[in-house]
Amino acid sequence: MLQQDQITRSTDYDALACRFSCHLKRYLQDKYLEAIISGTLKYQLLAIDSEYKRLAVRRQLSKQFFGLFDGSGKAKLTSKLPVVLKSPVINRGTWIRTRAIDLVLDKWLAAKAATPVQIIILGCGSDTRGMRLLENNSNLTVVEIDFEETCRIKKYSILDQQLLRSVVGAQPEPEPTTVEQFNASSAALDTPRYHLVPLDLRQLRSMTQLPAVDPSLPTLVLSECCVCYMEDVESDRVLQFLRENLVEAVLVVYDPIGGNSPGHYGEIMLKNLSMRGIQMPSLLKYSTIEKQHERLQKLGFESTNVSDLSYIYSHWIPEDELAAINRLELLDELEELNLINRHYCLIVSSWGSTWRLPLPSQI
Ligand SMILES: C[S@@+](CC[C@H](N)C(=O)[O-])C[C@H]1O[C@@H](n2cnc3c(N)ncnc32)[C@H](O)[C@@H]1O
Repeated sequence: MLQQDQITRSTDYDALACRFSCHLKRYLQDKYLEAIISGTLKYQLLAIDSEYKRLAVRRQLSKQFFGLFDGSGKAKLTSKLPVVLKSPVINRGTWIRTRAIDLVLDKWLAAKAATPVQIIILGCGSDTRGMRLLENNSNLTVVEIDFEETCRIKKYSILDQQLLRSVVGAQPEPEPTTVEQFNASSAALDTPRYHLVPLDLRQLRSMTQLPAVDPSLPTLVLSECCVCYMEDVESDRVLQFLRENLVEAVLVVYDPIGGNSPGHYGEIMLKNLSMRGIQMPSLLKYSTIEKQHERLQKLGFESTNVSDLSYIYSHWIPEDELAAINRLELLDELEELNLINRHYCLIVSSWGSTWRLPLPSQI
């Protein structure tokens, strides 16, 4: 795997650490999270073939998940160990991102409750949203896609824990014990309602690469911070491919946007990301909700809504829920939260059916 792709893959650990912090602070309830973290840490370390690299990764993961490692390198949550929590502003940002996506998915699923449906999650990483959705929607099939290495770690994390196995409907399998066995094993997992598909999305050219997907079923495609890591032509190709091949679908994309003010947020963000070797090619090109909207129109997504997360924060969340969130921890940096939220957007686009986003939108 290219080093650049390894770096892109590692962004999943940032997302996971943020969700973990939100979970511990009670912003989000996720009964699958500790199980997936435990497996992710265990198999991420098993996948590494040199002691030196393992130490480096262990150090990096320990920083994010401190308190989850015991002396043996296994991960488990013990109340005696300290855990690194994120700042209130990061927790609030992670919460609104998750809540906004959940709201759209819940509305769509409620409208489609009487019919079999599927959700395709692009760049699923270690996210457990697919599991929560499977638990609550018996008409749903979930297809998750990520790089092979990420899928392999997720697959064995699932197989390792009864809680995760049972929600996706998987049977236990013998576990690879050496790094060679582990890295040579299949990264795919297929059960009647859950499919984990190892695929570099930039290579997606034919529906035969997605045999688990039924193009005629009502489908929701979610990209939560995934397509932003691809070159524009590559992410455009992925989106257009899905637009052309799925008959009745909704696309939901959560992405950062760079903004257009001088010395703007996007430039600072790119500088911070580049210090870690992370590239985000579309950040400055599709830097506003208007540009994101225009991009999708050009790609053939006629019915598209785009809002920034600041708008969603103040227009989608009921007052009593916001009040409950405000009570979780003190947040002094309201200005900073607004600034951050204005630099993330949620795109919802539908085709092939009359379903439209039933929530207010900036565009
Ligand atoms: C920031 S993480 C987000 C993970 C998850 N969607 C979430 O929000 O928690 C980005 C994910 O996209 C995946 N990804 C990026 N480019 C990809 C590609 N070309 N093919 C498959 N997965 C990709 C990464 O491996 C990583 O798991």
